[in-house]
Amino acid sequence: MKLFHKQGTLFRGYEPLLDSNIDLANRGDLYEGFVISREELVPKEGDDKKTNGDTTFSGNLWPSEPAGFREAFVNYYHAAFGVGKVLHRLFALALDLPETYFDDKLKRDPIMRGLHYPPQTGSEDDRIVGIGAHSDFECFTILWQEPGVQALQILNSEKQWINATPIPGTLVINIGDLLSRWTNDIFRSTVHRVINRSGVCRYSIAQFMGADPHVEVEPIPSCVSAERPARYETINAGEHVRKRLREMYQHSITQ
Ligand SMILES: O=C(O)CCC(=O)C(=O)O
Ligand SMILES: [Fe+2]
Repeated sequence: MKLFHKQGTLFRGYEPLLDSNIDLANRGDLYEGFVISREELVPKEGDDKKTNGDTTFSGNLWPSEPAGFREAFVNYYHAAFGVGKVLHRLFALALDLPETYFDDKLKRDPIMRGLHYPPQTGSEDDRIVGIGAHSDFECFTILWQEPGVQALQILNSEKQWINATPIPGTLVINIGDLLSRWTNDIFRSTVHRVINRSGVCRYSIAQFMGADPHVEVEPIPSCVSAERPARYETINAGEHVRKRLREMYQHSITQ
């Protein structure tokens, strides 16, 4: 398959149904996805000659149809990234840090994926859901979900699943594990899952705002105190994300 996302090392392109299994208590995730990273709508001269180490190299795989598919994905990518940059600054201000604190630690080419969840018709205990319970790997996720179709659920602090009902004109922001570690759990990553028993297809788009792969993530000193000692060791952002991606794609029933 020309667009299959596992043919390269970057996991770009098409993810078939049941290709991942993010919750090891399950058997597979019932979504298909299309994954891209940063790319300019009109490539600058020489972009195609650059290597993976250079963030302007996209490595994206595109289908020849439908018309406008690439434009729609790339335009949305840049718009969502603009939201992400603003949110990073708001997170810094909320932590009483200089507003530019995260600017040089930000991953400039986050991954984005469009997701399609067919309606689930199997038995409730067949351990296949849209996407199993997990927290996101990176800093935070900007999630657009299709209005009118209830499927996303969030685990609250009482360990109950609550519906994240889509509200037209809004985005869901999910805190991820790297921001939990950075803030020593002042901002906690949210466990969530998707179960689409709505009877119709459901679509969503997730952009995973992250830390630059070279950044060492450790609790920010101002988030550590005698009452809140450091809860996490230092990890390298790139290694952490690569490890979690490997785990997610290694344990599905299609492997
Ligand atoms: O489709 C959704 O609402 C959530 C997707 C998700 O959790 C993910 O891609 O990590
Ligand atoms: Fe997620």
